[in-house]
Amino acid sequence: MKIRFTKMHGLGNDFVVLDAIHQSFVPTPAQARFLADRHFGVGCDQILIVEEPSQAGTDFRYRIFNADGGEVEQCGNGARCFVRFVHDHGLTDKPEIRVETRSGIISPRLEASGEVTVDMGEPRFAAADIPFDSDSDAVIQPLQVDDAIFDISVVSMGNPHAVQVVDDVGTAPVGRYGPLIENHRRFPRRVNAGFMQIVDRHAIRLRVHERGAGETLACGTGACAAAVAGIRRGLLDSPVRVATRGGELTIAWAGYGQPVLMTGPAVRVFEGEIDLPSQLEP
Ligand SMILES: N[C@@H](CCC[C@H](N)C(=O)O)C(=O)O
Repeated sequence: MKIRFTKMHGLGNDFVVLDAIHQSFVPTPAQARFLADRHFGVGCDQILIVEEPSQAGTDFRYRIFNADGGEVEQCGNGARCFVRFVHDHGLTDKPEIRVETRSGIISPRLEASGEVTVDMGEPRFAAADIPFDSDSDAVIQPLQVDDAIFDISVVSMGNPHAVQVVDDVGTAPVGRYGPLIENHRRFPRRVNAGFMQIVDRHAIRLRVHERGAGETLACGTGACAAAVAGIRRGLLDSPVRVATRGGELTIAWAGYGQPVLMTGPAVRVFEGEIDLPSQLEP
């Protein structure tokens, strides 16, 4: 089976994007892992699927698979690439679209500058919404990981995040503790683990160990979650410039009951076609 795809990235968080309107294909977990494989497949952090909408008042449906093959609720850098993709492929000429995701509707808008702003919806903080095993919804909560205790803030941007403040992201133990936090028993659906360094009240540096993908060069929902967590902790004011290893995003949040707005680039790398091996197990 031959699949047409577009390789894209948002700040180096890279994607294989598939038009499932003109080719009828949604990957099985094994096919998603194959496409994401950097040696045997195309290589990416996530696979993004463009589908017809199923709800009135929306333009498209957006599905996201992590490199490990699992389908997830939300992807911020992917949302910017999504709107670029549907424009580049003539699927719409509307600069602002309404897109269904597993976790609700988001609204990405192509700016005249070529950057994209996404209304990512309201963040949620209740432990049950993450989900996080805790009796408390406090802004800062202790999490014991091996011999260390981290002060984390949990945030749902549709997908789950645990954010901590570190002195220096360059030396933060992302590789050691990221996977342990991701798979911690108190996060029954696993979690994305963010490590943020406060630069000033409007700027942070951020690294994220992503659930199902490992550390990526940038994580859009991770940037939203970190900015919101920093504002709730009284350390940051909106808007917040988020420097990742792949480049910069701007995150704005006016406070409780308000949506998070994320602005940044979306880049098409190349178009391609790939044969999917028929023997892939489901
Ligand atoms: N890279 C993404 C997030 C992708 C999903 C995440 N790994 C999860 O499992 O929730 C982004 O830019 O937000």
